[in-house]
Amino acid sequence: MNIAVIGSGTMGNGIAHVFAQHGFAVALVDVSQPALDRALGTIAKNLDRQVAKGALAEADKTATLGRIRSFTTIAEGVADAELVVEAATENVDLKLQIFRELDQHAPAGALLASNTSSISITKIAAATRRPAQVIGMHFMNPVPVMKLVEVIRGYATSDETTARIMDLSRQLGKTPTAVNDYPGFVANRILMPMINEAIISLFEGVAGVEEIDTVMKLGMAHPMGPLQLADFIGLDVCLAILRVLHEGLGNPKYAPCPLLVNMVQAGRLGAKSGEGFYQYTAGSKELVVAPTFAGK
Ligand SMILES: CC(=O)CC(=O)SCCNC(=O)CCNC(=O)[C@H](O)C(C)(C)COP(=O)(O)OP(=O)(O)OC[C@H]1O[C@@H](n2cnc3c(N)ncnc32)[C@H](O)[C@@H]1OP(=O)(O)O
Ligand SMILES: NC(=O)C1=CN([C@@H]2O[C@H](COP(=O)(O)OP(=O)(O)OC[C@H]3O[C@@H](n4cnc5c(N)ncnc54)[C@H](OP(=O)(O)O)[C@@H]3O)[C@@H](O)[C@H]2O)C=CC1
Repeated sequence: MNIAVIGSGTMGNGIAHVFAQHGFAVALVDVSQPALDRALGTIAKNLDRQVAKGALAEADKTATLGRIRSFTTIAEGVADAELVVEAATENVDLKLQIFRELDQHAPAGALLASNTSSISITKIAAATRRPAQVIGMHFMNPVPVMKLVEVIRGYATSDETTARIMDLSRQLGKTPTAVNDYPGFVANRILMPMINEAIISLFEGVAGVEEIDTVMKLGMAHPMGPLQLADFIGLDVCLAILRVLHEGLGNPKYAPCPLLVNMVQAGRLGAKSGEGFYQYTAGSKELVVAPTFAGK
């Protein structure tokens, strides 16, 4: 089965990795060749990690990489796709434009899935002439490790489309869970208020970065504290999700903390930009407290 993945950032490279590792032919599409080259480098590094752990044979790594082709245009990338998974930037206008293009260039029978964290699948589907074939296929980060796929049924998504995506998720070794289409779905409706509250706690001087993360790691057995997790997800992605929740649910409790807004405006996006609540240098993590609030 031919899969096309649109966007080769944090999530797109993981989604391509997992499909290719399970024997699917993958066309990976991004707007620039350097972005694609970086993504292929990341996939190779993550496969090496699996080889080093004895979870994957060297020959399987080579075969996995051999199943991924890269493209800089949607028209070329989706020409023979049976399923497209869109994992481009979390921006509604961008996604609507991409889905119009996908509808134009992908074969008529192809399913169109979005990995969006929060944006309405119903709205995305309405930009196409095949809304019954449009669905949310929400992988978790890091994709090769996390077991969940949140499957989001839009207003017009057919039972057949849902069944096929649930089945495909199982073929990837994941556990699919079907939910309905409301802002943030289930995962981020619950996760993002916790992350936002952690940022508000820092903003108000309740505690420092390390203290907040330590409380949640050791007190609640979370693998990462909420501030480290925000850096890992990307602060821009967290802000975009909170804005969808705030606008879509109309409740002030979802209003993003001003510190998060400031950090994104300053280009401090977390691990991917080298600095967020922590500083990142080639694999190590160093604490950076937002200068505005140091000493509070
Ligand atoms: C925003 C959204 O819309 C939705 C989301 O995705 S929200 C984010 C959801 N994700 C989370 O909550 C992740 C929370 N963090 C964790 O689970 C863990 O910290 C983690 C799995 C990321 C890392 O775990 P860790 O124990 O600190 O590090 P580490 O020992 O290096 O990794 C654990 C395992 O994952 C593997 N791994 C980690 N990152 C990997 C990657 N990118 N690719 C492949 N394997 C990876 C490691 O090789 C290791 O494998 P083994 O268990 O076989 O040894
Ligand atoms: N980060 C996370 O933990 C999770 C994110 N998601 C969701 O996954 C999606 C992707 O997020 P994430 O990977 O973090 O984001 P990233 O910013 O890491 O990657 C997005 C990629 O999409 C590219 N892109 C932008 N426009 C286009 C286009 N028109 N065609 C093809 N590629 C394009 C970007 O290129 P450029 O940089 O050049 O703009 C970038 O490489 C979002 O919808 C997000 O909400 C879902 C689960 C978890």
